[in-house]
Amino acid sequence: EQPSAPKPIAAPIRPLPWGQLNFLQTTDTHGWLAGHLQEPQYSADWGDYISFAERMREKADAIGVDLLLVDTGDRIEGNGLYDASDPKGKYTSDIFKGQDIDIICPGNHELYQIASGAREYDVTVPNFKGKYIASNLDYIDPKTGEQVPMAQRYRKFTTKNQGIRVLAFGFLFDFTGNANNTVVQPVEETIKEQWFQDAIREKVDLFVVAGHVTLPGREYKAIFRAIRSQNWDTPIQFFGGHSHIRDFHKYDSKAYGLQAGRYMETIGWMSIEGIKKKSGEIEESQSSAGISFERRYIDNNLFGYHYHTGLNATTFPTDHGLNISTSIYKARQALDLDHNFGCAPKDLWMSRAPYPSEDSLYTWLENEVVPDVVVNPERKDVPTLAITNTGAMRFDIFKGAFTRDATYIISPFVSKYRYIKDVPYESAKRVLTIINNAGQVLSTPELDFSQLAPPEQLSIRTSPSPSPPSYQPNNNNLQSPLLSSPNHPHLLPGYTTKDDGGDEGDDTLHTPITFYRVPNVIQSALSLPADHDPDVVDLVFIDFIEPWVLAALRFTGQGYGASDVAVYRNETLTELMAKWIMKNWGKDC
Ligand SMILES: Nc1ccn([C@@H]2O[C@H](COP(=O)(O)O)[C@@H](O)[C@H]2O)c(=O)n1
Repeated sequence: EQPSAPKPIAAPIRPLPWGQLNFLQTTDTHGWLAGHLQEPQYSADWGDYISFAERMREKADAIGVDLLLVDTGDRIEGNGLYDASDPKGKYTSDIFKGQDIDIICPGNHELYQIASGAREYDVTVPNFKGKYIASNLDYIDPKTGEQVPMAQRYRKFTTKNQGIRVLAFGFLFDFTGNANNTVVQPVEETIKEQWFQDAIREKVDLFVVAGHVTLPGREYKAIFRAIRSQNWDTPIQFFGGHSHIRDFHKYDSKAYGLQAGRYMETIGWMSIEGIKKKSGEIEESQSSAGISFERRYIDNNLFGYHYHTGLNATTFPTDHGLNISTSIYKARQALDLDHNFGCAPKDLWMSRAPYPSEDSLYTWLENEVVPDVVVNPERKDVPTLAITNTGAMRFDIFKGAFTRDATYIISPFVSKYRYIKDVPYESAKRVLTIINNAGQVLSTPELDFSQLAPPEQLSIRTSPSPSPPSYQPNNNNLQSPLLSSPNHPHLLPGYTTKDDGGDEGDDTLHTPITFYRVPNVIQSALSLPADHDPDVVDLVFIDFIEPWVLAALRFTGQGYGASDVAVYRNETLTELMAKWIMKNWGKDC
């Protein structure tokens, strides 16, 4: 772990069920390779995870079973370790490749920017040669203009100890927001292609479908149906991502999916027992009756890693893992990620506090930050409605030092504010309501209104606590999240996952955390006359939501297009937020 990481706190813990074939999964790590430096339960870093995987592989070899590692994308954007360097990802690619991953695929974040799509093709795919799978993603080679597969379409291999024949795919959901140097083919089209049809006719003991796809999503339903149409009985293990939740999903009695949360909070554990090795004609009689699938969500901290390996602080770390932890430390130092911009006077929550409320991050953004720093000085007296999507904010702010790292953790995007001037107020004022409420009516696969909120809002199945959690006052100068609950002093608040396997998936027992829904977008009204409605306003919005704003305006009868949109501010939301914090929060925490 990193030297400044808080020490994990002992908590009641469930052991990992082992099977013939076992998996460790990461997803949506978003650059959090240093682990969580304010939350003890997620304080292990990527170097610790490397030690953990190496120790667990030793254990698997000792008992003659197999262990495979899977990563299902969104490795970038969301933490200073990735976002603060120039170029972005200068340090994280080498750190990430320290882990020996067997099946790895792209997420949508790898594709938002030209540079990150290129880095994927030029760096990550070669780093994981033979392991990186891109079943429905192509790259446009800038030198030739040629459209080529980002990586191999599938991978077929036999496991080391059990000799299980595996055929693995690597999919991305039907994403449409990618830059123009990549091409995402809809899953429903891809599965009609000959290579896929041939692959699902291969005689294997297990199909693994890794993907940056939500487990209950339509894409996985289509893949499940396609595989089952040729294999009535072959076990299928899905690994999902994108919605940032812990999830376990049953497709049928021999097909399950696991999703390992987000931000290096969770390492997913999956074990399968009872896989029958098929050989040609006797396949039917050796059907996989009696097969079982079990899962655990491992809290990413050293207390759990020691417990699950049966090792201790001396025997657990490997030299390789320790070297990677040192590389992370050096990169954080080089990027000055602990630089303090100001001290947050209290915790501000994305979904642990209701919106609007004084503890809501969105209320703070809407009422304090946007009116102060987003306004264009040349148009400061013009009546203005400024709209920001809630998904632009990615994490809570904890009371205490707000660092350079935190600016990227809160909002990593390079999005800037744009505007349309002289929009009739009667139309402009309806945009917020339309985007928040008419999404179901206006949504199309290309313009899905639910994409505007944070991914966790897509599908939440953890149980909300009956009353808001309480927390200890912060007495030091570090940002401090929830530390304990008065009703269960020995348990920390954290994940209490309910999934298709029941409520015993989390390895560590926690008290639940409240979860409140948030709208797709929030709005700040600026310089509106006190006594009457204006005729027209500047309609300001963050660039990511431009297509949705134009669609909402069309719904009100206003046919604006991209040519009506102009730059409003040159800084990113991240830079504007940091500026507000430097101005308004003292440095003495
Ligand atoms: N410029 C951007 C890009 C993305 N978002 C938000 O992030 C969501 C995607 O997050 P995942 O981690 O699930 O891929 C997207 O739906 C937007 O809400 C943004 O606000 N600005």
